[in-house]
Amino acid sequence: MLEVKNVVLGYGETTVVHELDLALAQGEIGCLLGASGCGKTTLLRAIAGFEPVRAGAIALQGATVSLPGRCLPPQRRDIGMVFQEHALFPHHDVAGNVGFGLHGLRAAERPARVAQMLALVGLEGMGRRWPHELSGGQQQRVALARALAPRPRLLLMDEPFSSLDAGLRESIAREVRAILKQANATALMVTHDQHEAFAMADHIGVMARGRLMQWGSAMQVYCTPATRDVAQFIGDGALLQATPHAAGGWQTPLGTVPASLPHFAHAGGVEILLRPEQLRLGATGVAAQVLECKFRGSHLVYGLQLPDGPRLLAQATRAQVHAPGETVFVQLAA
Ligand SMILES: Nc1ncnc2c1ncn2[C@@H]1O[C@H](COP(=O)(O)OP(=O)(O)OP(=O)(O)O)[C@@H](O)[C@H]1O
Repeated sequence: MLEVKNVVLGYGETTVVHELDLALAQGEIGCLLGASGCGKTTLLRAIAGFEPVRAGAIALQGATVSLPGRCLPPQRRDIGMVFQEHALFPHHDVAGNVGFGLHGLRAAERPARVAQMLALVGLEGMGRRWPHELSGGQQQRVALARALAPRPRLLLMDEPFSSLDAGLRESIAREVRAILKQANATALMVTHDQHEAFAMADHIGVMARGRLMQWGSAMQVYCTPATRDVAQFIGDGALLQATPHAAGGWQTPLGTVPASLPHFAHAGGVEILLRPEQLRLGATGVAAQVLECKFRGSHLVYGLQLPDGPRLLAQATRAQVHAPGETVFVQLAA
């Protein structure tokens, strides 16, 4: 449904996106994650037809829509869009908003399509309400209904939930995923929030400095990050210096760890990624000093310092209470 092939994008003298490839099949949902300024919105704008490509190509359903020097205009791409702000027309009621893009339908068919879309997003019977009478989450669902109503080939969403509070975002993301799956819609979303991406995506794309570092499932980007950038951006954890161990695996300040752990080579050797849940506090292990304790509700996460300098994050139960400055013992979980 969507193919981005070797695309280069930029403004003026600056290249912002470098040789980027990704693809979505019909009905798949992709999420782009990455630090501010890494080029996510620029890529979305290029797919929508608002930015020309400097190299490479973008294709929708096998037909090329962007090439250097050629750009099918946005209104001819058959793409739906949902953005963070100003999503709804304040002077149209909910039904007016949802029906806005239905020029292709005969007038008599529009109310049925609007009602169908409102039912899809769980807002049956709310067509006569005004946008200002809706909660933030309801407004986003109306924006989604409006974008999906004309049955676009592709839905693009740029931080659609960022105006909602953090607690609500993950549940709305899960709900929107269910709506998109029911409509068999193909969608690409930009977000800052990895939990939102975990809840939403079939494929997560992690971008850094204008490059796509990895394109994989939530499990893949968390458990087998392709690069150091991905390891640092997704989830918590620490990178620990290591050397190859004679008997296999890696020698680290915490002892020998399995060769299968994610590791990243650099000029001075290798760094091993250790997630907080891979470590535990106990009566034995390597002595470490508590730097801080983060309360996570169901458990605690300690920031620890090893004697010769490296820092770690270790998960503990709520019963394992230690103050900053205390010495604890840390070891690899089984
Ligand atoms: N219209 C523009 N003219 C010049 N430079 C721009 C323009 N729009 C964006 N940029 C630059 O391009 C780079 C990528 O911007 P982009 O908005 O794509 O990043 P982003 O990953 O979406 O960031 P954020 O997460 O903060 O929205 C940034 O360095 C930005 O300053």
